[in-house]
Amino acid sequence: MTLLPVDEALERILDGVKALPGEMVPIEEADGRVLATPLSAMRTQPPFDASAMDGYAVRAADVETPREVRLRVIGESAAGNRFHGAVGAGEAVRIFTGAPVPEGADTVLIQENADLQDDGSIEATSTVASGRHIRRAGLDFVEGDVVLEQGRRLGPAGVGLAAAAGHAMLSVTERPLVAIIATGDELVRPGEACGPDQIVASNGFAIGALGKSEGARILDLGIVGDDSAAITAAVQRAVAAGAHVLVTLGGASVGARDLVRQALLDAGMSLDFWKIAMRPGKPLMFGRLEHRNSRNPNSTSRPDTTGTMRVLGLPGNPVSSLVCAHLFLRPLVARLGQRSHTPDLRAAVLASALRENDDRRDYIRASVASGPEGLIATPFSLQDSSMLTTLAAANALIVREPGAPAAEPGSRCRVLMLA
Ligand SMILES: Nc1nc2c(c(=O)[nH]1)N[C@H]1C(S)=C(S)[C@@H](COP(=O)(O)OP(=O)(O)OC[C@H]3O[C@@H](n4cnc5c(N)ncnc54)[C@H](O)[C@@H]3O)O[C@H]1N2
Ligand code: MOO
Repeated sequence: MTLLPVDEALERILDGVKALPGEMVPIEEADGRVLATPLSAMRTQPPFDASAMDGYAVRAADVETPREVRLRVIGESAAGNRFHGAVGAGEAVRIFTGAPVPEGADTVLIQENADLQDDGSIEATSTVASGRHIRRAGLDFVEGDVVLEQGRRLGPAGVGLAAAAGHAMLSVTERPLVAIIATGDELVRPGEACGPDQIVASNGFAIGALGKSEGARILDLGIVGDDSAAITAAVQRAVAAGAHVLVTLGGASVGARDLVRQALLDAGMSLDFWKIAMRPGKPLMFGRLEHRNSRNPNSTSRPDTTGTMRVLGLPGNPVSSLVCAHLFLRPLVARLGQRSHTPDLRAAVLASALRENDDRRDYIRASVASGPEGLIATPFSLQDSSMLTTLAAANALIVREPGAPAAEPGSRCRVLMLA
């Protein structure tokens, strides 16, 4: 059987995905959100010529001969309380950082360069050029400037800038809702008593973390056993919640207990593909479930906006699961959130030999470091797809095309950096 190539699988997953609409959120909740529209400044910053230092607003011409003139201090300009008046020849105004520079003054003499006299006047101990220590009005931005582009994910600096630009509410894209169902009789939650044949379910946490880092909300539907009815019930909960994406974990392969695909088909999913040409992650499944067909009429959740829930059936093996999520879930969540995800692919040279590849594109856990002539990729010797220790130790995956010939140390390769 010819397996579907990875790039084609991604195209099919992203095909027809529409970005979710925007919603307004208060600035306090904007961290991590994606701007749905360009953000224009509602004000100018600074709104006036402002002093950048504590000192005296003076005329540069008055301090050309340090120590020879005394300037009369005629008032004070503080941040929030400007000096109402003008600085004339031979005059100075005490000024503080952030305060408006009074009319007539064209520079700021920092206080370290001013000797305060007993009579309250000052003597300059240094010259100062016209315009020094003054932040001109609009230095940062001017009212109407687009200060942040549409599609920008807000971090601390972006949130600060949006606030400075006067926005109390921001138009951001709705966060995609990703529902996650772990399947398998062997699974227990971390911290729960683990029977002799059981293991801890870890994939949901890893996939949830990845989804969140890409801006998704996560609906953790927990663990369901290898039981068709239970799987179907969990799928219906995802539908009722209006999830944009459903991720199932495990039960994707060919075993008699791999029931997930059939349960999804029974729930109305149209299967797009199952099994792709990659390692790890061959049993990846993708389909679509229309909300309107299966929506629970009693649901109080908000209506789904796309009409379609995309279903990603990830393999159970933890490394397969997370590598597939990197390759397919991240771009899907990004696209729903009005952004594009560009994989960080780089050129490197191999530190050790690799065998020839078969018909699946290989993603080999590796550590990548910079060397004298660029990046050096060291593949780990153990690549079993159950081993999370090696995935956690890897900062990159070496990408090998199907049919790639054996490679010697020093030969070129491509690496996908793991952020
Ligand atoms: N005869 C064949 N057997 C298998 C094939 C095949 O082509 N023919 N493919 C193998 C490949 S490749 C993979 S990958 C796995 C994937 O199988 P499933 O998706 O059905 O996964 P499970 O059998 O449910 O579990 C596999 C493994 O992962 C553990 N697991 C499952 N869920 C979790 C979880 N949430 N957290 C942590 N670990 C989990 C599970 O206990 C198993 O050990 O199939 C191969 N078999
Ligand atoms: O694809 Mo499986 O993910 O090789 O272990």
